[in-house]
Amino acid sequence: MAQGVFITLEGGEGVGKSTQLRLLRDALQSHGYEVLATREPGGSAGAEALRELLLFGQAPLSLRSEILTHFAARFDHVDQVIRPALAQGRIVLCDRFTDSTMAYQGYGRAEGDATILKLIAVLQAQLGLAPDMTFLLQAPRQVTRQRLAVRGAPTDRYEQADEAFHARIAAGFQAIAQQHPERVHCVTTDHCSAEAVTSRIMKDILPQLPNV
Ligand SMILES: Nc1ncnc2c1ncn2[C@@H]1O[C@H](COP(=O)(O)OP(=O)(O)O)[C@@H](O)[C@H]1O
Ligand SMILES: Cc1cn([C@H]2C[C@H](O)[C@@H](COP(=O)(O)OP(=O)(O)O)O2)c(=O)[nH]c1=O
Repeated sequence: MAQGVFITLEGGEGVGKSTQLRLLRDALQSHGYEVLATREPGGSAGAEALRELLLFGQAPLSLRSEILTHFAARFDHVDQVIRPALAQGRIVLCDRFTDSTMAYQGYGRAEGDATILKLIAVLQAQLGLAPDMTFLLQAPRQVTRQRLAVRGAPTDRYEQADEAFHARIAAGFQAIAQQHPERVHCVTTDHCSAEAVTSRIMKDILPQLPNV
């Protein structure tokens, strides 16, 4: 059986990643593909336990500990869920992956410190798995803030961070997109419906998939 296809959705909070995860899963299934939709941090039992610690734990983690904990969750998710699904030929759609660690911890918290970016790059290489395609969803911060206020989700450690942190994350994602133009597709999600965003993304995905 052919190896599956690994697709990630990236971007700041409220850009529409979880909405697109659901809509893309449904669209791909309607074309006859077997899809696994998953998310990070989390996606396996062990990684979901680490998600609670990362997002809602009371004790502040040092930067390197935070990075290693995101990767501890990610290794479990990759080993126990993503790699087996790809081996079965499924399309894996994942809400956030290593680019989020680069953007949030590398460019956000570490402000682009070269030693920290290197640490993340080394861990990333050790995973032995990179996305085939990444969709970087983008919308102005004032739009996403308004969406999050309407969504009313409980605010986690990162959503509570200050505006300068969120600006560094947005710039970090932009830098990642420029470094990997063959993998990262930038998609704006303001001024168009979620369904229109899905159609736009499907136009990029479908030509890359094997026939069913
Ligand atoms: N294209 C869009 N236009 C308007 N609102 C949207 C769009 N996509 C998502 N939303 C809404 O914005 C909010 C945040 O979307 P969500 O998918 O949860 O974002 P994320 O997973 O990136 O944090 C939700 O209330 C969702 O319904
Ligand atoms: C995967 C990952 C997520 N994060 C952060 C980004 C989000 O604020 C949070 C995940 O929260 P989540 O609620 O899943 O995302 P969103 O708010 O976009 O709907 O974890 C990192 O800081 N580093 C990482 O490597």
